[in-house]
Parts: sequence; C-alpha cells; structure tokens
Amino acid sequence: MRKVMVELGARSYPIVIGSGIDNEIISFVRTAGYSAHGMIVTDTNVGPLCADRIAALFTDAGVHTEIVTIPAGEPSKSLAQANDLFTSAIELGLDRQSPIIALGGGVVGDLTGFVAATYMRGVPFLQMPTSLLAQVDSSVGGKVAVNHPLGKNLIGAFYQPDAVFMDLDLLRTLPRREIFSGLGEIIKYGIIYDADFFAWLEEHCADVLALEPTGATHIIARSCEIKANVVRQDEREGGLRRILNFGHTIAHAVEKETGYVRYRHGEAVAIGMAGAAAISVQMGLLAEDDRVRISELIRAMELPLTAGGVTADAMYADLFHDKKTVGGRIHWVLAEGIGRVSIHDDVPEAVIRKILLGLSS
Ligand SMILES: O=C(O)C(=O)C[C@@H](O)[C@H](O)[C@H](O)COP(=O)(O)O
Ligand SMILES: [Zn+2]
Repeated sequence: MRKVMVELGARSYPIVIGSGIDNEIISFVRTAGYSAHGMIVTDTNVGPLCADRIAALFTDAGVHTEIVTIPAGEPSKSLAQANDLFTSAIELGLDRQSPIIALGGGVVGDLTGFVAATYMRGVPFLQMPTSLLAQVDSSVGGKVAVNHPLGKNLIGAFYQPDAVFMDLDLLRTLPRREIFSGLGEIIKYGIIYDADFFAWLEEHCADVLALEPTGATHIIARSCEIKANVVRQDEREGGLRRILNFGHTIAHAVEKETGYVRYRHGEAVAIGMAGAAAISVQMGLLAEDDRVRISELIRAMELPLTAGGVTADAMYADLFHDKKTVGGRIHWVLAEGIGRVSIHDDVPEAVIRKILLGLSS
C-alpha cells in the first residue's frame, strides 16, 4: 500500500493506493465524525461490480449509505443529473455531516464532487476512483464540475475531498478502454514535470499495458505525487496549476465537437498533447526529436493522435471558451522539452489553424 498526502493545511488529505485497503477505509470513516447516514453515487458500469461491498464497509464503520446509480458516460455530467442527486440527498435526509461518496470514474467523481460542494453549501466528500484516469487525475486536487452545452467543465468549484481511496483490485474488473484512457494523463505528467518518469514509461510500456501490479502502483503513485505537489503550491489555478492543463485546450474542443461520447477524456488529452507539442515546435520551443518521442509514446500506449469527426474551424471557435482564455487571448501550455512546460498567449492564429487541420481527420 502507498499513501500520498495532499498538503493543504487544515484541509490536507490522504490518497491511499493499494489492493485490499478495506481496513484503511473503515478506520478513516469511523474516526471522521460523520453523521450516521450518507450517499454513495456510482454508475451503471461500476455499481453492479462493487457498490454493495463498499456500502457494507461504511456500515461496518457506523455510517448507513444509500446507493444512487446514474447512467454511465459523459452526458451524465450535467446540471440536470446534479439536480436529480440533490433531490436524492434531500429525500434521504442527508445533513451537513453526511458524507457523499463518489464511486466510479471521472464523470462520477466530478459530478458527485459538484453536488457535495453545493448541497447545503458543502458536505463531506470522499473519492473512491475506479478508473485509471480518475485515480491519477480527476479524484485528486478538488476540481469538481459539470459540463455546459457550450463547453466542458464550465460550471464547477474547487472542493477538496476528505480522502481518496484507490482500490487497485477494482481496476482489473473494468473494460479495457475505461481503464487505459487514463494513460493520456499519465504521459502528461512526464511531459510537464518529470523527464525520468517519461523515460520510465517509454521503457516499461508493455508492463503498463499488461497492468502489472508493481508498475501500476508506481505510475499511479508517481502521478498522484506530481499532482499533489502542484496543487499544494497553487490550489486554485492562479499560476503553476495551469501546467496540469497541458493538452486540454484542444482536448476539450475535441470532446465538445464529438458530443462527449466518441473519445474518452484521456484519449482526447492524447490528441490535444500531440497538437500542443506540434505548436511548441512551430513556436521554436520544442525540438522535433522530442515531439516525435511524445507522439511515439502516445502511439505505443494505444492512444489516438488525430481526431475523427471534427473540423478545424469548429475546434478553433471552441478554443475561446477555454478557461485559460482571458480577454480573448488563448493561454497555451507549451512544451520546452520533456519535463518542462511554459505558458504562452502569443501563438499566431495561422499556426493554431495549421495544427488543428493536421489533427482533424
Ligand atoms: O487538476 C487540474 O488542474 C487539471 O487541469 C487536470 C485536468 O487533467 C482535468 O481534466 C481538469 O478537470 C481540467 O480542468 P479544466 O479547468 O480545464 O476544466
Ligand atoms: Zn484531464
């Protein structure tokens, strides 16, 4: 078992990573001071696999939880779905000390966190991520949100969980695509922060794809350490935290243009990173050899490099709804090498359009 702390003063919290972590969960809940009633939010893929077992752990710890199951998939990350969960919370009589638990992938975590942040102006929130993407990224750092028809994650808050529990046994039970789209975010950590980690991924690609246990624990723990380190320094994305958005300016446009269903988030991030790397070369920041290394690793991890079903023009218009666009200027996170990025608001329109054209197929 590995434990990584997200250090945020009084709001610091543990990320517990491992197989067989039931006792950790029970002892945390027992001493957390929660009310006797809570709510587990899960989806139609994950719920049948493990929700009853997790609910039994909470019962052992003295908290009776109702399981609320939402349809699996990105369309559930909506205000309408959040409203249904508010109704469930009210009908269940949840109070200000009632924990709301997200059991699932990134969609369940972001949506449930948004509900926990706003129901009664904020109630205790626990993350139990079951997909690789949620484990290495969305369950850590407190970004919670729902989508708006005009853009991804546009309605949300910063709201940290009390703890994050990652049961690695659950990973193996999920469909392959659900598990592996998270590799896009893992490659991102290598590019933005840790050249050694990137090189390790290049060398151990086969082990990673086989979900070999030691390798899986390493990539999850290292990704969480990097994210925790960034979030500790800049919780609300005033500056440094923007580096975690590498590849996302284009990724969010790809997701929107394909109705949030064609590509998993991590797949869209892979496409977005290929685009951001190409822009970085055009801007004279990144060596072509390093761009090739990035593309090769994305390809080796069986992730896409181009987007079907989108046009460059539509994507270009979407870029202006990105949260890093300020006063009409897009702030790009660009690579200066493997392990180093910086922010630029001076990328010419012609460069952007050329790269978007190359990405759309
Ligand atoms: O935690 C962050 O900060 C990130 O940017 C991580 C991203 O991988 C994640 O997809 C995040 O939800 C995107 O945030 P957004 O602010 O661009 O919606
Ligand atoms: Zn992401």
